[in-house]
Parts: sequence; C-alpha cells; structure tokens
Amino acid sequence: MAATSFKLNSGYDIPSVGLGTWQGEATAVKAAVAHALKSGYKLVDGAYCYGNEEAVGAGIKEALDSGIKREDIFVVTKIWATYNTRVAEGLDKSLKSLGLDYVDLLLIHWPLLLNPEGNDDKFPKKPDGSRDVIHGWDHLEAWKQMEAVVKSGKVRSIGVCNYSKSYLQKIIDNATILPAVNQIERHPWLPQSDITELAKSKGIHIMAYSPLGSTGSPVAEAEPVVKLAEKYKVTPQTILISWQVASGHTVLPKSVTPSRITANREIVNLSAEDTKSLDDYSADIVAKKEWKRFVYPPFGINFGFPDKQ
Ligand SMILES: NC(=O)C1=CN([C@@H]2O[C@H](COP(=O)(O)OP(=O)(O)OC[C@H]3O[C@@H](n4cnc5c(N)ncnc54)[C@H](OP(=O)(O)O)[C@@H]3O)[C@@H](O)[C@H]2O)C=CC1
Ligand SMILES: O=C[C@H](O)[C@@H](O)[C@@H](O)[C@H](O)C(=O)O
Repeated sequence: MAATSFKLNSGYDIPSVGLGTWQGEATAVKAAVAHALKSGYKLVDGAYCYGNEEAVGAGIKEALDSGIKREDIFVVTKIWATYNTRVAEGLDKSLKSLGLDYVDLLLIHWPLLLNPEGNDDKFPKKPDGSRDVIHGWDHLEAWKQMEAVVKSGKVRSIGVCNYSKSYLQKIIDNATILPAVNQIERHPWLPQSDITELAKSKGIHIMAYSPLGSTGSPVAEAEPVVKLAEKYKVTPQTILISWQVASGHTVLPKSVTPSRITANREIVNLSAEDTKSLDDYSADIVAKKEWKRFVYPPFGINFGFPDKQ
C-alpha cells in the first residue's frame, strides 16, 4: 500500500500528496482547492508570491464550512525573497490572506534577498530591468527568524525550498532547529540526488515540486514513464506522482482541472523493480547531462546546483 503520509523531524505527519497552486488564477484556484480538499486531499501548497492566497484561503474556507476539520488539513506557505529579513511580517501577510491563525509548514521560498525597500513588493527591479538582489546577504539570517516564529504558535514546522547541497549543509551546521523539509524541483529529468541523499541522511523530508515538469506536464512524454503507464493501465502523470511517493517524498501536482485533481490522488503501488527502472533512467539522464530544470528564476545567483555550474 502506498504511503499516505510521512513523519517529519518536527513530530508532525505530512501527507504524501498535496495540491500545488502556483500559476493558478484566483477563481480557478479557489474551486481547485475546495474540490481537492472535499475529494480527499489533505495538503495544499501555496506561497505569498503566487499572488492567489486569498483565493486559496477562500477554497479552504469552503472546505471547512463543508465540515472538514482544520486539524485534518496541512497548509503550506512560503516566505518570499523580499521578506527574508522580515519573516514574521511575511508570515502574518499570508495568514491574513489565507484566513488562518496558523500554517502547518512555513518555508523559505528561495535563499536570497530581494530589496525589501525596492520598487515592488514581490519583484523589485533595478533601472536596467534586472531583479533588485541584495548581494552579500547571509541566508542563515532568515533561518534564525524562521526558528523564532515557531515559538509564536503560528507555525508548526519550518523548512526551506531550493536549497542546494552546500546551502543545506550550512543550515545543518548552524541550525538550532533543523529544517523539517527541503522542497525542490524533482522529476525523472531532474532527480537532484545529491540534495535528496543529504536531506534523507539528516532526516529532512523532501517535497517534490513540478513533478510533472510544470506547465503542460512535459515529463509525461518520457518513454519509460509512458511504458509504465501502459503496464499499470494509468496515465503517465499517475506514474510520475506515484514514483515520488514510492521514493518517500511528498509530491505536489498542480492542476485547476477537477478531473485531473481527482486523478492525481490515485497512487499506484509501483514494484521495487519498476521504481528502480525509473531511478536508473533518471540517473542516466544525469550521467549524460541531459537534465532539464523547468523552474529557475533570473535572480543572477549561483545557488550551487550541479546542473547550473
Ligand atoms: N518552492 C518552489 O520554488 C516551487 C514550488 N512549486 C509547487 O509545486 C506545484 C507543482 O508544480 P508546477 O510547476 O505547478 O507544475 P506540475 O509539475 O504540477 O504540472 C502542472 C501542469 O500539469 C498539468 N496537469 C496536472 N495534472 C495533470 C494530469 N493528470 N494530466 C495532464 N496534465 C496535468 C496542469 O494543467 P492544468 O492545471 O491546466 O490542469 C499544469 O499545466 C506548484 O503549483 C507549487 O505549489 C512549483 C514550482 C516552484
Ligand atoms: O514557486 C514557484 C516558483 O519558485 C516561483 O515562485 C518563481 O519562479 C517566481 O515566479 C519567480 O519568477 O521568481
């Protein structure tokens, strides 16, 4: 039986599958969140910078009003890069938008600082149009503020996103509270095994984002994925999602299409042999440097990802 949840190092359980909400237009994402939670999803993944947290909150409210209990759902939000020196303030903005008094998991979205006094609350730009990055900022500062907000009772677990091996090691070496999670792009064309192995060795849970390859689910066309879909009589997307759960990761497929949202929760029990066949395909992609990273914003910073050196 495929895992329905995993235990975090914070002591809380995290569901194995959650609904992604990035790039979801307000009306569609409200309906998607309500449909997902009413159809059995237990986790919703959002972020301040997605600009749709009021709609996510409205979808959550619709589900709670239908009788679902707050303690039975797991809500994730992320501190955006303009708030990495104002974590408590960023958290309060998201809680207000979501209409909640706590979130289950708060994440640092990217380990850099965008100018908090810049010309835009989310995406400040320099006169030349490039992103207004404050260079020389130490991401440990944000982590210390994350550790502080846990005491507020507004957050149950804290973690990071997009931390490469070197960035994660720096947190591991200096943290009072270890991250519960590292949320990273992960699919067969970008397994990020170096980061995954370090995280697992320290009890840090991996959440796989863009598991389908983001918009248009391009990774669903990978031949080994298509073959396994035929074998298990499911869609390639179901194979991609099930592979993550079989690997011990929480997976965050995004959809605003009700039928797809329902389908994305159907996890198949991949055999050890079939899981390994995808692992081997993925390792071969890396060996041939044919990796594909679909989410890499133009921050102009080297985060230490092997595929970006
Ligand atoms: N921490 C971070 O920096 C990041 C976090 N994330 C999180 O991960 C989530 C998922 O990643 P995301 O990049 O959105 O994309 P996904 O990899 O989840 O792919 C989403 C795309 O696949 C389509 N799709 C979804 N299910 C199916 C299906 N069953 N059959 C066919 N097509 C399907 C969707 O279409 P449609 O919606 O039209 O149905 C959409 O175009 C995000 O929404 C966000 O919550 C993502 C990126 C970065
Ligand atoms: O969470 C999804 C991604 O990280 C997204 O937040 C970024 O890609 C952002 O749109 C940006 O352009 O910097």
